[in-house]
Amino acid sequence: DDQGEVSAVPQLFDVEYLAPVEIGTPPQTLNLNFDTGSSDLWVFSSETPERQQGGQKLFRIEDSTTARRLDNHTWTITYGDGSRSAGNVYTDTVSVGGVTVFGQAVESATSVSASFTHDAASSGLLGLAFDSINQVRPNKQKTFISNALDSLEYPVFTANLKKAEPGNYNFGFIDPTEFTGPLSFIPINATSGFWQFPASGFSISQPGNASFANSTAGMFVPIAHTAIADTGTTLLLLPAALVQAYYAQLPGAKTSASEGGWVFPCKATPPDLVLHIGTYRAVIPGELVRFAPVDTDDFETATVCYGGVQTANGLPFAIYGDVFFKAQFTVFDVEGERLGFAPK
Ligand SMILES: CN(C)c1ccc(C(=O)NN)cc1
Repeated sequence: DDQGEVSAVPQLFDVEYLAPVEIGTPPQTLNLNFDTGSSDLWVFSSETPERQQGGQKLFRIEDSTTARRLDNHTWTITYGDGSRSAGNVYTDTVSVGGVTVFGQAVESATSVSASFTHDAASSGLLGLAFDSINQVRPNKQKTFISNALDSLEYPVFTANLKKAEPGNYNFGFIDPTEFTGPLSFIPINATSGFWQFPASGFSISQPGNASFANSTAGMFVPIAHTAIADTGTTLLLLPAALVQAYYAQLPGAKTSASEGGWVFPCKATPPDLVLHIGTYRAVIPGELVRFAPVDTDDFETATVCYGGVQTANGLPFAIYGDVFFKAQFTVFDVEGERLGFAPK
């Protein structure tokens, strides 16, 4: 009964988290973006055109004695931000934190869009959403977690991301030292292929300040929305009405066309955002909302900061990305089709 743990290392300004994955024989270790918002394991490889490479470590297919071409299969994927990749399919041995899958579909990129080329640290993605949205054709392939499930002690994996320091993903077990208080479980709707769940709205809590009925400080604002849990998205993307009501409580907050979203004075301390998910109250500390400096390279000198909460413009659902997972320990219960949350 297997279990494994891998470190999740934040890239600059926590824009993404990379974890080591061993592929092939002898094992080649590549740092991949673990992505609960997609279901393809794809890598920069010896088949990726040099002009589309940006310094990434490559999976050298010809160096793996256990790599087998999956004949007449290809893949192509477009992510929510419009970035794309596509290529050929192999099967090979893949290990994550000591959990090994034989015959895992490893998707080799023969084409990637600019945003992947310019992401030098990431050698690809490891999808952790449901098999139904895998993009290999003519026959869909299974994700690493789907293939590993029967060998795991418990059919779960957990995300424990942190601000500006390594966190971790665990496979097959729940580590009680990684969170405080009881876990709160909610059912997810997997028919979309995502880790999708309903949220009922938000309230604001100013630690220490009494919450006054006539302001939204402390009052519940019922803006119900459907959300997906997506470790491959950097920020917390919420309905525009909710985002407006939240930033209305932050003096100087405004939308900036040039910065492409909500910004506010770095000297301001954003209020904590409390997201209501069933009976669970997910507290997002204001310091996580102060996401990145805009006018300089560090928080100490910057005057304008970019918000970790932005609008999920035009998307059919809200996206609870890494800003959420920095505040909440999360259990992805694959068999139970549930998500478990706890403070940490
Ligand atoms: C361009 N890159 C690195 C991306 C990585 C992940 C995603 C995504 O939507 N994951 N759910 C988009 C883009």
